[in-house]
Amino acid sequence: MTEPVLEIRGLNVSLSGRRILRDVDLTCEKGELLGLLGPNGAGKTTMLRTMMGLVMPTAGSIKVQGMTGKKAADLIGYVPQRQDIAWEFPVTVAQLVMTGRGRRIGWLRSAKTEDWQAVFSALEQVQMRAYADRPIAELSGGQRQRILIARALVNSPALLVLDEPFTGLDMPTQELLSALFRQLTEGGTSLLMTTHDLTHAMVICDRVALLNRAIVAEGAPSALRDPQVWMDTFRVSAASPLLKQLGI
Ligand SMILES: Nc1ncnc2c1ncn2[C@@H]1O[C@H](COP(=O)(O)OP(=O)(O)OP(=O)(O)O)[C@@H](O)[C@H]1O
Repeated sequence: MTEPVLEIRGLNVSLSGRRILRDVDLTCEKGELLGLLGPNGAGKTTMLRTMMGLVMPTAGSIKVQGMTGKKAADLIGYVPQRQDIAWEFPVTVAQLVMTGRGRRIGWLRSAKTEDWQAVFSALEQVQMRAYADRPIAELSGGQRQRILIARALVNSPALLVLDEPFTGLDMPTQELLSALFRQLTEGGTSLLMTTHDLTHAMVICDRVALLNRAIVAEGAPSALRDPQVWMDTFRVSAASPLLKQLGI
């Protein structure tokens, strides 16, 4: 079998002396769409931040295409939650997407033709090329999500990591994004996304992992039919609407 694109082994993370992630093992294969599901405070964002090298683990390893540390983080395209961006900032769509080239451009040189080509090609991928010169403040929620994805795609990452990409988007926009995700996985990019939209995740993901500080269960959506694992992860009772919503 080929090596997974993402391989997390025995990951432990503590923040301010509190243990947040416990012995997490997780893999993502090439071209796979993996959903990371869990309740508020489960440690999903902490896990993504650790993958990006923003948080240091107390134990364990994270490999991306066999690389560790900064080299691993450089292979990841990170799409933060939309609320984490200052959308009133006076920059255009193309300028925002260019900030994704930051690491490659460095502080000492300005953007070259190849950088702009990467920006326009990423905008093309998310069908936002026509908006390149618009101020980011004028965009709708769905358009904002797409340009954040374009910004993460400018370095052709092996793994795209998305924090809550569907939150606050209407159904047609969610469908458009889902089609984009499928197009990316078919092109060989691996995707890891967190979401609170469980039914949607169960429809579009190839595999899901249920996290509550530790991995409670993982597998193909069709294999996760045991109500107990959902009750344990989300700390709900057997009568919870969550189980009904999932059709379990
Ligand atoms: N800098 C920090 N110092 C201490 N504790 C923190 C810090 N950041 C997050 N935490 C705690 O870590 C836990 C996990 O938070 P995290 O944001 O990773 O969860 P999450 O699964 O992404 O939640 P949500 O679904 O609400 O976004 C929470 O209990 C949170 O309070």
